[in-house]
Amino acid sequence: MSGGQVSLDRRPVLRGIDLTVKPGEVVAVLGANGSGKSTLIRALLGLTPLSGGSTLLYGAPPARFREWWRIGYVPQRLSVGGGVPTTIREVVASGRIARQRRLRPTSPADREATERALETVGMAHRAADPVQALSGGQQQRVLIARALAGEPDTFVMDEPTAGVDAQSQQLLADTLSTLVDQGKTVLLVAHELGPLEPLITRAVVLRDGFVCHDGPPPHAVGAHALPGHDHVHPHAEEKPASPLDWRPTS
Ligand SMILES: Nc1ncnc2c1ncn2[C@@H]1O[C@H](COP(=O)(O)OP(=O)(O)OP(=O)(O)O)[C@@H](O)[C@H]1O
Repeated sequence: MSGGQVSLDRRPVLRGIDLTVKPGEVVAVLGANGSGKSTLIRALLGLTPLSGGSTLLYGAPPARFREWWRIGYVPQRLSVGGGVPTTIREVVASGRIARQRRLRPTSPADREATERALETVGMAHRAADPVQALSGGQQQRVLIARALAGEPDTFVMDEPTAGVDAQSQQLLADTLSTLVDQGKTVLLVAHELGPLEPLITRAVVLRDGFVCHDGPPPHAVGAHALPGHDHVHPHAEEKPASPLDWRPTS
């Protein structure tokens, strides 16, 4: 076994993962409860330390990665600390931080990107409201808007459809479809793909910390498995750095 490994509480949770996400891919990480999906994406981003293997972000190990604006991470839930009320606009505007120079005031570009992101997720009219009282679907929209505001190249989303109403799921699908058309890269964890299904170009299925399928999404196996269906990247010869690259060290 070689590849990325993670142990939590001395228990192996990921047992050897070799995974490279290429620019423009829309990858769904699928698998049963506890199969290691969230741990995988957290480890890919360097948020959970590896006990074996290594992970690269646009060619750099997480500790040396400086271009965090290139990655928009959408966690499962908004964690709102303490009793200080935070407005929806403030949370969305925080998505610009990785793009801002230290101690520089907010620029018109920051404000425009924030407002655009609020519009995209249909929360502009609520922008001044506190985030504390939002439903699951509304929280998800705010988190997606925060990632959109940063105008990243790659979106990494942890269960963006879980516990979210059908309307918010459709909005997410429409938003992702626009991003995909712009050539953005997407890696998302899902239990059920729902309206996202047609957008997915590749499925990585985990079972007990192993990858048991890596290829066309399950529904498309027939068509995509045909010879001649190979995806050819127009700039393949340029070998662009992969957004998320998990290679074993040995
Ligand atoms: N902080 C932690 N400490 C110890 N064990 C953990 C920790 N976080 C997760 N685990 C365990 O690691 C395994 C994988 O968890 P993970 O959350 O990555 O799975 P998942 O596939 O995302 O599951 P779900 O679909 O339920 O979110 C589970 O058995 C879980 O109990």
